[in-house]
Amino acid sequence: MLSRPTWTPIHAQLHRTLRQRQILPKNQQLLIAVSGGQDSLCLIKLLLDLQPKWQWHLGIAHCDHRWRPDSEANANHVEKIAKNWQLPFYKLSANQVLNGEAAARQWRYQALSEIAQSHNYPYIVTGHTQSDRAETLLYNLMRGSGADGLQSLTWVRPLTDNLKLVRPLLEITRAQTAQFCQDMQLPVWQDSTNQELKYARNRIRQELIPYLQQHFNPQVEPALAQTAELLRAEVEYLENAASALLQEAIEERRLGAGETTLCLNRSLLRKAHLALQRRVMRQFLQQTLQMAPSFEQVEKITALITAPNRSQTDPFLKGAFATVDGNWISIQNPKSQI
Ligand SMILES: Nc1ncnc2c1ncn2[C@@H]1O[C@H](COP(=O)(O)OP(=O)(O)OP(=O)(O)O)[C@@H](O)[C@H]1O
Repeated sequence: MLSRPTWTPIHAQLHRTLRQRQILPKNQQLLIAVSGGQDSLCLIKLLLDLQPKWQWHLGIAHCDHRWRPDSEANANHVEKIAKNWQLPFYKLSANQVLNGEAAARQWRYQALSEIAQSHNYPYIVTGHTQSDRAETLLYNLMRGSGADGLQSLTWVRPLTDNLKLVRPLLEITRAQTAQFCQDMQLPVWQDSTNQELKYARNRIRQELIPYLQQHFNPQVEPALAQTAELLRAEVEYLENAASALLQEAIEERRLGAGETTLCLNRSLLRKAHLALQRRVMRQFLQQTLQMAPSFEQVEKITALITAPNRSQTDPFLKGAFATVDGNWISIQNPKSQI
């Protein structure tokens, strides 16, 4: 199974991407998240082949969710691959049953971060492809996401101050990783849940994308990935602008008997565009109440920017609500969490 040294157009493409984007610097310790499927096997092979040029130190991590009868065999398969390629191997197994895809994903990122931090890997690398990016965009679009959700699968996502999640295959399609694995004779583990159409993501992959390719645009995957890429820069720009405006508009004010609270300056916010007002309000709620507000909650607090004096929102969390006092919006919090 040990690789023949080859240089294919995919090697060249990845090398070019890494040079342009500088997302996986030279000499670094990279922890590759490997499920055993075609994308992550393609990823290991490519990084191993590029390693002499980049001098990375590679390791492999596998998370056993224990929600499929064959999950232990899957983990053993990945361990064997790591051994054959003489790479350090780390495994974590879930110690409780994980309910559904979202819980499994959350546990997986937690587990990968633990492995990375305890073995000094500043980078976790995953095999997400352009196809995943297109599917994520469609999935979030149908759930009513704004630009933030549509651009969500990005090249780099900071997990902590000194740990980054990097997705270097975002310009390579799943069809390409499949062909690559076949050409290189890589031992792909067939995930028994991939065929299950009950999972929304699988239905997007197996039904919706092929339909769009056949009836609308054969290049729908790169087209959607391009939309995600455009939105990524726009979201970054807007988030930075909103954060600067929040800093300007926020003030600590005395509420009477010695107590102070964080308030927002309405006349300043009134001059901003609705797009920024919404983002400022979302950031404000995230910071003051440590919550991920819904669309409705953001709409309600945004309406306070122009609402009559003494207006207030419905409660957000544990009785906390936002209210207008003259030129100021503040959070009234009976449990004083802020
Ligand atoms: N069990 C696992 N152990 C280690 N890494 C994994 C595992 N499952 C997936 N990964 C990593 O995550 C990448 C994406 O996998 P997949 O598309 O199956 O997950 P997902 O749940 O859709 O992920 P996300 O929500 O992050 O998009 C894989 O290419 C691989 O790098």
